[in-house]
Amino acid sequence: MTQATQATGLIAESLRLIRPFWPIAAFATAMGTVSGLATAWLLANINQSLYADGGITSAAMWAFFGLVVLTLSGEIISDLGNSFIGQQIIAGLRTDLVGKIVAAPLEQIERYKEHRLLSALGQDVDTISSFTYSFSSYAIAFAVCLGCMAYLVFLSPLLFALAAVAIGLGVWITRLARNRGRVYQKKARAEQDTLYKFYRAIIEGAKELRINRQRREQVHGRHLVGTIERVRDLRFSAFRIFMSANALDSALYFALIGVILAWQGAFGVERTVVSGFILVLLYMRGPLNHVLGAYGSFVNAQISFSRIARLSKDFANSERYQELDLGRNSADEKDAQPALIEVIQLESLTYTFPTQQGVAPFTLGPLDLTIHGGELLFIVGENGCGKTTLIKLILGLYEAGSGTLKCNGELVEAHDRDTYRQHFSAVFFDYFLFDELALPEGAAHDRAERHMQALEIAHKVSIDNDGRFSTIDLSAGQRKRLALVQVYLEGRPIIVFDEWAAEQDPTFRRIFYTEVLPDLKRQGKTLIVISHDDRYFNVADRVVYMKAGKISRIVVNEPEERSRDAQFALGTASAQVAP
Ligand SMILES: Nc1ncnc2c1ncn2[C@@H]1O[C@H](COP(=O)(O)OP(=O)(O)OP(=O)(O)O)[C@@H](O)[C@H]1O
Repeated sequence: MTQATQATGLIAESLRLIRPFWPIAAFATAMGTVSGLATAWLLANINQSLYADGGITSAAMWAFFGLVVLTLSGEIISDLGNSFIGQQIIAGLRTDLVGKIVAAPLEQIERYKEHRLLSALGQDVDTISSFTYSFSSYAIAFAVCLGCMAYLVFLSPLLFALAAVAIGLGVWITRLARNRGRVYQKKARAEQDTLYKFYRAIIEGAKELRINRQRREQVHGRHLVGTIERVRDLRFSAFRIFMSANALDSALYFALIGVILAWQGAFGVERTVVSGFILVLLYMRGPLNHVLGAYGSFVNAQISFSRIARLSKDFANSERYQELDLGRNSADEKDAQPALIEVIQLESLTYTFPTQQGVAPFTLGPLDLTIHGGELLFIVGENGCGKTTLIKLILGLYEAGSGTLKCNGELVEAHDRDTYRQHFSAVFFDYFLFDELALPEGAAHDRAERHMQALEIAHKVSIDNDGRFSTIDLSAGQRKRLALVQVYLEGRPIIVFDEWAAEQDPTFRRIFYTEVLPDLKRQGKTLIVISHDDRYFNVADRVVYMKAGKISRIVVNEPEERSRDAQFALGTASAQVAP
């Protein structure tokens, strides 16, 4: 994006954000302008009264009070309006952005990394919002400057011509400073992302940092403090440039006042005109600085805007998320309900991760696999062979590079992928445990209690009437058991477990393979289980062996062997390779 496109985009975006509140924005701006102009008029009134023969008249006195009331009330109304709009804009931007994140393809979320998203949600939203809701104050300051300038022309066109040269020079200096300062601001904003990354590291890596002094020194001393110092230096460099420009502007301003004072005789204007002129010039300095200072926040807002625009582009998704669609209808609601799944077919499916730092990316497939409704399928293989990537493709979380995914013989396409996903419950290895249940309407929370007792966590956690867990501060194995409770209650037809049993004790591991899985299968569920527990592979109907991103073989277990083995939970079934 070029600078000019960014600038136009930022202004268009700011206007878009303000548009819903335009009556309030217009009223606040009008009141602010009235207040500013009333102040300028007040100054003229004071100046005239000071030099009036016979002292201040009662009319001038009334005008004075009237203008004071107008100035103050205009200012209060304008401030209230602007801060109301400001909060609305922040809320609007945040809502927009979280909507995009919720609907973004999983690949993009994984690629962007948490720290960059958090800094966009915090820093960039605040920067754009503060620029946008300052719009009105810039407009007010600009109007006040125009009003003051009109009064200056009225007082003395000659002196005004002189002032115009000084002000013009000031604007030019500020523009130069903006372009130079922008480079530092941009670098500082990029460093800010790194800062968030290390903030995360010191919170999530708290244990590791406490037991390893070298790592602590590396993360805290070198990376974190180093980044903090770089942000400080870059921001200060930008600030120095803006401040130098500001100081030059002020110097020009005072030089102008000095010239007028020193050569007032030579300009042939009366003393009352000179004092009025200087009074207004001094008053105008505040609004003028505000208008010129808008450049600084404009630069920052431009940087943040281009980052959010890039994020929005990368997060664009052709999938349809019903609850984010404003125009949804009940027919849409219906097709989100889990239906009977007879077969899922993967045909010549491939997926390739993006290249990272010149290293050849991992490619899954091409692979063919048919999953039948009601079967218990194990996916096994060495670390990094692609098991989790495969289930993300089966779940429709990743979009395949080539090949097709079919459900009940029908192609799963982008627009119905979200509906397709609603047929699944999944507990990933890095499962995120929410602190409340999210169940379809009518699902009974009281059943949760029964499941929690069976899974031996009822003595640790309870669920209130709103489905909220009393705590999720549990051991890794207990948290996975709570995840299983959610799976039971969701009642979806296909369940995916990614190494669920890895954190369980031997007793529970046995219970999972020999009781939980067969029980779910008896209920007609289709089960896809990633496992490294080879002593339980015989529990499956079929075992899919993977190697380096491909299916190396599929083993079918005999039903009678399975039931015998499930009963004793031991031994290796005689297996046969699928045709
Ligand atoms: N977000 C990612 N970006 C780039 N490459 C990735 C990403 N996630 C995984 N990979 C690569 O994909 C390969 C397969 O990863 P995957 O998580 O599917 O393996 P897995 O078989 O589930 O491993 P494990 O048994 O260790 O859980 C890995 O070798 C890894 O290099």
